[in-house]
Amino acid sequence: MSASISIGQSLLRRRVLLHLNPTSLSFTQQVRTLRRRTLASSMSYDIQLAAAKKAASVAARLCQKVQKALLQSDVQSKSDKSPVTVADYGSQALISFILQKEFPSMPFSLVAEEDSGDLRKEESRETLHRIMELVNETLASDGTIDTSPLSEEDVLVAIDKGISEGGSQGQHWVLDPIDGTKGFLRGDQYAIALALLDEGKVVLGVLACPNLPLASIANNDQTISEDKVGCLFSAQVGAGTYMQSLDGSMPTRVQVSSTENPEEASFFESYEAAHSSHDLSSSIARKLGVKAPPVRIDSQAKYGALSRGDGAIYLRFPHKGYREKIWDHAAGYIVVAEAGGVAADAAGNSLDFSKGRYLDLDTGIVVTNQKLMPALLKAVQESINERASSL
Ligand SMILES: Nc1ncnc2c1ncn2[C@@H]1O[C@H](COP(=O)(O)O)[C@@H](OP(=O)(O)O)[C@H]1O
Ligand SMILES: [Mg+2]
Repeated sequence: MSASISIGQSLLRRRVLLHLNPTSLSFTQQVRTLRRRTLASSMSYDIQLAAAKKAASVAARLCQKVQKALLQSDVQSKSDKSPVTVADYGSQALISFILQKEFPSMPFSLVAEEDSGDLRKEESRETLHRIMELVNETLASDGTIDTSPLSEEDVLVAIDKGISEGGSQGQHWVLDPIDGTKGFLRGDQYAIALALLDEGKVVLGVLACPNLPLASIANNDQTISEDKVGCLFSAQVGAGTYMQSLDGSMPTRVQVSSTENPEEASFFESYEAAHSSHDLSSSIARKLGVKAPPVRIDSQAKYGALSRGDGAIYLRFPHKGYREKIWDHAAGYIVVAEAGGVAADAAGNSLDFSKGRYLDLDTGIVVTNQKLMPALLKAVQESINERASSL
């Protein structure tokens, strides 16, 4: 038997000891019963949350290593896509591998951004080799995951587990291995975003944000300050949202801003104007009476920052024809919801993650606290109508 035990096994062992009935079932039988009860009751996802935090933190280390090498390299241009490719695939392979290892006897379904199609091509041989090396180096330096080194084929297989279609039945992990690839390449914000769907609902989410300062970024711009960086947000349905440093501080509970006054509310939006209409959000902010300039950062780090009250509003209005994917919002959605916020589409409908790999949306996503939402939706509709009549 292996010397190390997984988070799932150790938490279950603790629970079994707490609930131990000395007269009846064996340890293994009790583990099975508890596991079934845990899943069926939908009351607690502690075990899955612990595994998700571990997987995202390990993947963050791989991404940090690649980004550091990218920024220090004199040779590699920042517009070169290869570092992000290596980090994207490496992050997805690691998270897929770790989750399967944590829950070896459970069905595994993963809805994730990457697949191995390009990596299997002849011209990708070196890239694949580099990914395998990075994955193995990261696993070895972590030291808590009991495994022999992965082969290139193991890496490809782990990546390809991400092809699930998700849906409204059963459990599905949802992963963006690097959200904010453009920010990653610039040396700015990005996130590793992992969530779990159970019967179509997001029940837990984790956002690892390696470049997000632990201190508030309210009214800050995109540049990374000298403050300590590296945040891990985690949320479980009905249990709140917590933040800790990626290098392992105690988690502290966070709450969204409680302001009811739009004049005090600053808002987040994409750094990339191609991802979200900055004109529309500025019109909405004007109507609401928001005074502060927009805070533009990449990735679901926006949801994390909002969940701890750095700003009060997040506006996202993709240009016509773009379809949002569930991995771009699932983790962020629950991180904000469990911190007391609410995310909706532009018509005020709640986000539905049960329809497969895409979100079915009415123009755009708005996120804020419960009190500000009605005024925000009014300003959104007015601005959208004005834009339509001016076309
Ligand atoms: N034209 C577009 N409109 C809206 N979103 C887009 C887009 N092109 C890419 N995206 C999405 O925007 C995400 C980044 O979000 P943000 O703008 O908040 O930084 C990208 O995630 P990836 O970086 O994982 O591909 C991608 O899914
Ligand atoms: Mg993304």
